[in-house]
Amino acid sequence: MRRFAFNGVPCSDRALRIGVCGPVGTGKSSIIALLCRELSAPLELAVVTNDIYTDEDARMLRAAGVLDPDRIRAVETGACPHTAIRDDISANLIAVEELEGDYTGLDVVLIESGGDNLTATFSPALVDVQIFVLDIAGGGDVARKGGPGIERADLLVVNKTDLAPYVGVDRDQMVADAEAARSGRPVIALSRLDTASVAELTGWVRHQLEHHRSGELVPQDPGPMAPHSHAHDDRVHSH
Ligand SMILES: Nc1nc2c(ncn2[C@@H]2O[C@H](COP(=O)(O)OP(=O)(O)OP(=O)(O)O)[C@@H](O)[C@H]2O)c(=O)[nH]1
Repeated sequence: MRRFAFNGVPCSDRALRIGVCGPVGTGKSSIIALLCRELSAPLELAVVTNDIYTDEDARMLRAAGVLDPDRIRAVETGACPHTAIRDDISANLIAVEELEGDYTGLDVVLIESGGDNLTATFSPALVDVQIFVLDIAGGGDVARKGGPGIERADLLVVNKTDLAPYVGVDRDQMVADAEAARSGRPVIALSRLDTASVAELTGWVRHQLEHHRSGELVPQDPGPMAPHSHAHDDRVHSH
């Protein structure tokens, strides 16, 4: 079913909005820089970053020279990052819509969440698809810990795989654990040093854009919290 914005324009006519979230330091800004480097020639891109008290990530991306600096806008959330990507998305929506107004013909807007914990996910009212990022150096067991992003984000990236031998993590086992948690949803084992994995990531973005342009992409909400049970009762439920 085709989706329409409030002004009656089909959503598939505007840019594809991709959210990137995950714990602090997992490599979200680096992934956005990578995507800008790889895709800004064939595609029209823009970026919105979120930081709690600064515009540090936006400044880092502008300094990296991966995109026209005016196409990189910062939202200072002033509160826990998930509030601005899930609970009150207005500041982010305004930033995205301003970019779409300033640059007609944008193909993709990348929205980077501030680093948060395993429960953070984007509202499907803000993004069309979302990527959850884990750091292999954060421990091989993290993929098994679950949570809405790990289990149900549109894409899970197990990042910095080049570091696996140095931190004693079994990369293949961590990817297998992630795949087991995700019921067939895609997982990419990524390192910016591994060109094949970078091509896999850019291929995924291109595929999402085609799906969006066809009008068939319907945003899926990973949910604010994974279904779980408490010790005193064995009924699985979610909040
Ligand atoms: N070895 C290695 N390091 C990486 C890779 N990707 C990112 N890093 C490093 O990981 C660190 C954190 O990367 P960022 O991109 O700043 O992470 P972030 O998730 O945006 O961080 P916050 O915005 O603070 O949450 C930096 O020192 C990056 O250089 C990778 O593929 N391999």
